[in-house]
Amino acid sequence: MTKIIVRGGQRLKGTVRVSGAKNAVLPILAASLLATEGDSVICDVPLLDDVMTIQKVLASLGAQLTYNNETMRISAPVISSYEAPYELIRKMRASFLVMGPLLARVGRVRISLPGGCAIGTRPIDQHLKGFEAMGAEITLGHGFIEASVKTRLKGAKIYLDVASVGATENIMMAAALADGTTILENAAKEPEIVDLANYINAMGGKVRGAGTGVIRIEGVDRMHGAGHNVIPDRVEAGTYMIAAAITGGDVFVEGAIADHLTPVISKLQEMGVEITESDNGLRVRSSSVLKSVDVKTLPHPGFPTDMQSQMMALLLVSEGTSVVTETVFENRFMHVEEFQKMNAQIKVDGRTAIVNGGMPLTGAKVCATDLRAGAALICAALRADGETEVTGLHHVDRGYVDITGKLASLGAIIRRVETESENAPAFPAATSAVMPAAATGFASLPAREITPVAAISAASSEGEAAASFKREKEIAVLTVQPTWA
Ligand SMILES: CC(=O)N[C@H]1[C@@H](OP(=O)(O)OP(=O)(O)OC[C@H]2O[C@@H](n3ccc(=O)[nH]c3=O)[C@H](O)[C@@H]2O)O[C@H](CO)[C@@H](O)[C@@H]1O
Ligand SMILES: C=C(OP(=O)(O)O)C(=O)O
Repeated sequence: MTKIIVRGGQRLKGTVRVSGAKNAVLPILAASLLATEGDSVICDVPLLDDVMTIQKVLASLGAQLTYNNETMRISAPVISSYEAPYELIRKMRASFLVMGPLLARVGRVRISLPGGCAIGTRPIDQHLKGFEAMGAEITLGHGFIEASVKTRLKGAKIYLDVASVGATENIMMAAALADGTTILENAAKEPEIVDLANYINAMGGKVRGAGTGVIRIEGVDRMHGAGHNVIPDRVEAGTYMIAAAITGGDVFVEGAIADHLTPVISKLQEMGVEITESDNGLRVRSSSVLKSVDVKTLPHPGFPTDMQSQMMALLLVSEGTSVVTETVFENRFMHVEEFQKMNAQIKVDGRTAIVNGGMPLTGAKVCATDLRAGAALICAALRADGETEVTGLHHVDRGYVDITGKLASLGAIIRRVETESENAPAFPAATSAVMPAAATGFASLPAREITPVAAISAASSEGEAAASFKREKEIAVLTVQPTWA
């Protein structure tokens, strides 16, 4: 079992660099399938489990990919399969984003219903409605979707019933190679949509209006590979802003873009956190007692649902009562029960949580119920009295690059520990090896940049083994065992 152990009470100080955005890079990598010629070179690609998963999905469809030093090079001159493997698609929501590019490129796709964080039912009806409007025939059965189009997708006027991020991205990618113009109304406006549109345009596509509620996509006949820098991760940035505020710290969040974080900045300022904007990031300082505020999640430019649990951690230590309303997903309060183990006073009623702030948090054994819940528990642990153990880290590894290392560099007392699984079923003995970091398959990275996720992924790609990893100075200790799933 892997856990993060945090001893609370340290004021965070220093600079933390934000990695490329998970929710931007995943659709961008899927969009690479649209190019029939030339390589795409995508920079600032974060080393995350979700990136490894989409890399495997794309490789299974025939794309060639190499990853080195946060740069992914991709070419897909030939698509050799239209079937996205079930075991990869079920791992995360964003893998469903290959549906649009496959329909546009080869006119056929077979894909399972997607996985992702368990935060609500998460239907895909708006994606399918868009593809049908463009002429795709779709059948559903046994958890799989099959779709095909006779000749080529046709541009259409599509109104989304909900401003879905994923549906906007999937439809935008499909429409990029369609015959004619698509007008997408009630489109999502998130910064990740704009980043995807910029990449599609660099590939020779014609997308206008991304970032507004109406996107116009003129289909083109062919697209080519292109270079692109992924935007910084606004949710990761926001998480470190909360970590700074909750510890009464002084942290420069390098790479954070203020325009992408307006609702988070504004709520933090209302609470009494000082935020100073500069060319390349945001300085976050907090020294006084914070005031409670009410928070309601909404699609962009409203307060992001992906910051709701981290914000709740901060509200726990502020004076007064706050009302948190989750309007985007119907079941995104699973972290409340975990916070309660840390002495938090929260009452949930449907989509509303009443947070009684100001009670001292105490260390406890807690479990990340989803990706952002994991980050929120770590934030709370930074402030709590005593030690907190956070498990369920497979969620956190989907979306945070080396969260332990980044927080430790700011002065947090935090470590990641790999132990034998408490409930591991019988399987052949694990093999353990101690080797120079370079021998783990990450020769191009200095040892300090090798993350557990990277090492595990390297080991896993060698015959689907499960692996755990410990870094000690320039030495990597890698434990590899056959998977039993
Ligand atoms: C990989 C990625 O980018 N994930 C983000 C993306 O998820 P994702 O793209 O899945 O989120 P959506 O914007 O699609 O979902 C928003 C709401 O629309 C509903 N809906 C969605 C699609 C559909 O066909 N029908 C439908 O009813 C969902 O159930 C949800 O209630 O946006 C969410 C909302 O900002 C973020 O929390 C996720 O981190
Ligand atoms: C909900 C999230 O991710 P996903 O949509 O991939 O489950 C998230 O990034 O917080």
